[in-house]
Amino acid sequence: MEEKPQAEAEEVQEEPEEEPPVRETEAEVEVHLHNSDSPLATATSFEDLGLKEDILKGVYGMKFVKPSKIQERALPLLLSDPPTNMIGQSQSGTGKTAAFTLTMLSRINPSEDTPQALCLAPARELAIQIKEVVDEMGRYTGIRTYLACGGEPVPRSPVRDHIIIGTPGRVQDMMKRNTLNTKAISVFVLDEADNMIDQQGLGDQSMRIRRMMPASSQVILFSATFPDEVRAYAQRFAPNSNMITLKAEELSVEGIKQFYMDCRSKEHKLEILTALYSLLTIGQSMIFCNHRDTADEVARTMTAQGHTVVSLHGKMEAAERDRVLKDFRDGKTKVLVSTNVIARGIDILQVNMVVNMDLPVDLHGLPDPETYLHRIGRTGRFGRKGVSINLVHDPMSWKVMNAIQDHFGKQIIRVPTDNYDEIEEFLRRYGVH
Ligand SMILES: Nc1ncnc2c1ncn2[C@@H]1O[C@H](COP(=O)(O)OP(=O)(O)OP(=O)(O)O)[C@@H](O)[C@H]1O
Repeated sequence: MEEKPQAEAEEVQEEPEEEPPVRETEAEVEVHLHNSDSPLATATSFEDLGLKEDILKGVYGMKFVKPSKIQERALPLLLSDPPTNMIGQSQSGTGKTAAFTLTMLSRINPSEDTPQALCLAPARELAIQIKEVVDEMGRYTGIRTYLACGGEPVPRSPVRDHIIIGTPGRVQDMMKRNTLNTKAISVFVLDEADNMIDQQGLGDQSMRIRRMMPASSQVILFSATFPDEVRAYAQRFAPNSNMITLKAEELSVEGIKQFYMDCRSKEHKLEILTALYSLLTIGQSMIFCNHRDTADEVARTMTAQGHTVVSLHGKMEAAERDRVLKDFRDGKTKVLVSTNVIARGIDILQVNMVVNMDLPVDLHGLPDPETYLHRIGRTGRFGRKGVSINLVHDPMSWKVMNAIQDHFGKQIIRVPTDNYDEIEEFLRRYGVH
């Protein structure tokens, strides 16, 4: 029986930075748009979507050429008046952030110095990333953003920035202290919405914040996953929504090849990880564990072998978390070991391998296909190639993997554990080596 995920509270490993930064290669950034069924292929242009000039300038400044399918489908619905709520689903890495960002930017009046849009995310790292996207896309608009997360300075007076991006704890706190005035909020976005409204998790907090939104505000829920049990609740949270949804079988991203390796024991899994690391010459990889202790052990063992590996957990100090993720984004570290804290939303294009050291389970120890999909979705972003490798070693991990495979109807292919040449060949074939 798997243990419940524990609270996380340990120091991150300090790493000697003896290895050169890794860069994306041409092969990795090649985007596959040939297939018109692809969630990235569209016939529309950003101009067709009726975006304002200053916003378009920001979009093109980010080198976006055409909208992705979710952007093409969702934006006309999101931008039409009177505003209508939206429940939007599309595969990981297909541009949901831009869809809700463009909506927020379009609905702000920059000459009014008061919050007019609120965006919530489940983790600090994701809130920071969203803020960076909004700032970049909105750089010609005069719209200001504010980060409302634990670890940031507590505001003493009401915030006057236009878009608030944060996590539920701090946002609720600011509402209580009257430093976040919600009267003029016209757009309320929940990114990773199934996670945000989940009654076992952040649901209560999100609902309390929801109640503070003006009745006229537009509620936007986005995620790659909306499991059946939260769909009905999502419709109550965002009533009369336009809905863009997908079936479980449509959720797997083409560019992510899924594998498993049949390991003998936990120790063998660690050995395999180290071997994979040595074979990984291009790009970066993320290793997911279910427990903080395992993440620590993995980082410790690999560090002791001279590899540049860092770990990130939910209970680390904010500044430390920021530093670890920044170093990874900048390519100063090649492998990031983590728990589910960064399983969702994090967008680092050069990640081309995700390893599930443990198969994801929920709080009851049952297979968690949604978390699996989000974890492997850290690679294969916007048409890039990536591989995910599941390390299975006992009947429980087998059971969990098979349940996940059945859920998505997508085969997970076996890779030998005893033949490194063959593993290398696999990785090469899928653009990782
Ligand atoms: N129209 C576009 N043209 C080119 N690149 C784009 C476009 N839209 C988004 N991207 C890029 O695609 C990547 C993935 O986008 P984003 O992070 O919004 O995915 P997502 O759908 O929110 O994924 P997840 O479900 O994992 O959160 C980002 O690097 C983003 O800059």
